[in-house]
Amino acid sequence: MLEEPGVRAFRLGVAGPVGTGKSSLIATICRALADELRIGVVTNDIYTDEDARFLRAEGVLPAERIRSVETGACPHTAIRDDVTANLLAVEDLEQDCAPLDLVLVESGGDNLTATFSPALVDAQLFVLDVAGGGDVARKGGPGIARADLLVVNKIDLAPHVEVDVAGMVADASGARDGAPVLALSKNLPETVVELKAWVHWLLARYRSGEHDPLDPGPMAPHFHADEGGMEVVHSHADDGTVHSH
Ligand SMILES: Nc1nc2c(ncn2[C@@H]2O[C@H](COP(=O)(O)OP(=O)(O)OP(=O)(O)O)[C@@H](O)[C@H]2O)c(=O)[nH]1
Repeated sequence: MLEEPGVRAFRLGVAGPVGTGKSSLIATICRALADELRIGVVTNDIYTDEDARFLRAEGVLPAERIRSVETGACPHTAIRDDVTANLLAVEDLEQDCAPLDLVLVESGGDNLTATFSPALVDAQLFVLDVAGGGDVARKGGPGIARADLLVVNKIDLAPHVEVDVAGMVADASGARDGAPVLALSKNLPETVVELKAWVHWLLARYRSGEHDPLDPGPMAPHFHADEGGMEVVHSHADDGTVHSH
């Protein structure tokens, strides 16, 4: 019963490179929707529970509704390859704080290749920021190309880093075959209103059974520095198996 779509909370993943504003975006969603939806959060950090402590300190939700997973490894490991720890954290949260409408899962900051498994989240947004450079959206990757929503964040900083927001959004739209792109700043209320409307739209689709979780696809082949001291390039298949090259 808990797993039936439309019955359990909608699970929304937030991924993107380090420092693009994932925790701040989650705090923004919680502030904007706290009076309308019952929200919980699970954060992922490699070595700490820093992001969970940030959100508790911000006071955006009751502390018991903010949980953390310490991944101990690359963030993509815990959000895509083996989602067990996150799934347990989400299910514990949903059970302890029932009923919840929305559970936000924050990935640890990774690179352009990390995406969530559809086994963990129902939808995902990928966060870039203008401070990372106006050309980042052209660099592609599964999150940029196929996340349910691509956020171009911190647009209030654009004049200071000489980035043309309209151009960056156009590049992003081009990389996504017209799938939605949102120019956002936590400091610009009109953009927060758009983010809030998108969350409501998606939640309504989920509850009416119209929403199909989409897999943005696996990350590109890569290696982990500590793999037996050797740079073994591998890719992660959809079934979780790892293929060495
Ligand atoms: N000017 C401006 N700064 C922002 C905005 N959103 C986030 N920031 C700042 O960007 C910095 C990083 O934000 P975080 O929310 O911690 O980013 P993160 O992606 O969660 O970081 P990691 O978890 O370390 O990957 C902080 O100093 C935020 O205050 C924004 O819309 N405008």
